[in-house]
Amino acid sequence: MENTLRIAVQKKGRLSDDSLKLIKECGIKVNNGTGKLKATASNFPMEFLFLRDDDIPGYVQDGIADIGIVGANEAEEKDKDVDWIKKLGFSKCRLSLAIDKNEPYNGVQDFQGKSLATSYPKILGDFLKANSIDAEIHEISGSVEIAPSIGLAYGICDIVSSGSTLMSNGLKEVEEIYQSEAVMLANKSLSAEKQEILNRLLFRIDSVQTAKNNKYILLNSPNEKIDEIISILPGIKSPTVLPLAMEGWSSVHTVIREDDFWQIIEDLKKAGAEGILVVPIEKMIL
Ligand SMILES: Nc1ncnc2c1ncn2[C@@H]1O[C@H](COP(=O)(O)OP(=O)(O)OP(=O)(O)O)[C@@H](O)[C@H]1O
Ligand SMILES: O=P(O)(O)OC[C@H]1O[C@H](OP(=O)(O)OP(=O)(O)O)[C@H](O)[C@@H]1O
Ligand SMILES: [Mg+2]
Repeated sequence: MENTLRIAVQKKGRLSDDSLKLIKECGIKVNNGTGKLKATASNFPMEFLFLRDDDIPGYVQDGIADIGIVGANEAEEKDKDVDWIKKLGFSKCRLSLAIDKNEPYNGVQDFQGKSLATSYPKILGDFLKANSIDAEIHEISGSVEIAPSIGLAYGICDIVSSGSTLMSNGLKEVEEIYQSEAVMLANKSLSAEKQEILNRLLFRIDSVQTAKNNKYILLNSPNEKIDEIISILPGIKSPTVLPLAMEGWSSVHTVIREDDFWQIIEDLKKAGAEGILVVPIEKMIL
């Protein structure tokens, strides 16, 4: 359908909830009954396919889906001819090499001539080649962390987030080889109509992401401290200053970046700010 953008999302797994949450935050309502693998949106020209994540890059390349959400690790591994259009900021993890926690480790050369189990033979192969290591790659589709303890391989290359799966399987992380987060992929030859719908979707995603990275801040300040307080606030524009009912005091409002947040609050308190309120922003359009 030319006037509908078809998006592939993971049916069930680590990406599913956050992918659908992002769609919802963009104001798009998905009409899906439980167990259905296809759905439409009631208020946006989009159709949803719920798939295994491994299949999504290929479906996007072949135009079965126009766009798709997968982990960058999966997109890199599948190496399909698609456009990477946006990092989405969730499902952050890394691909790492790990070995038995009791084995000594002196550097990547220790893998020379060894065997490694992984579900990511391409990414691992590229890493080994870049480091001139000749090692045997055992491709397995899951439960990779078990491989060293059952004698299948000397080490593994798998997804790590908190590290608790490695720890509970007696392994230690020795090399981080790829950093991942959810990404949006797009087919390389979208029609003008589909590109237009995608642009509308990306505009909404941008405003959701910008809002998440910023906070609205309100505080009270004695009038003689206002200049100092404003100099601490790196707002998107100049802050709003409103007189309070109490003589000699004003209320200052602005937007600050989440990253700078705690440092700024400490500086504001030192400068004499009182009654500081920090409020989440739902959407932000610059
Ligand atoms: N522990 C984790 N923390 C953060 N992100 C993760 C974690 N594990 C996996 N991911 C990310 O989520 C993606 C999907 O992981 P998941 O475990 O759901 O995949 P899967 O088992 O291959 O699912 P499917 O059944 O769809 O094939 C991974 O490719 C990775 O990008
Ligand atoms: O470092 P950690 O926080 O322990 O996360 C890493 C684990 O998370 C993923 O598995 P998941 O829990 O999704 O189960 P799966 O084996 O069914 O994919 C991944 O395959 C690792 O095994
Ligand atoms: Mg999978």
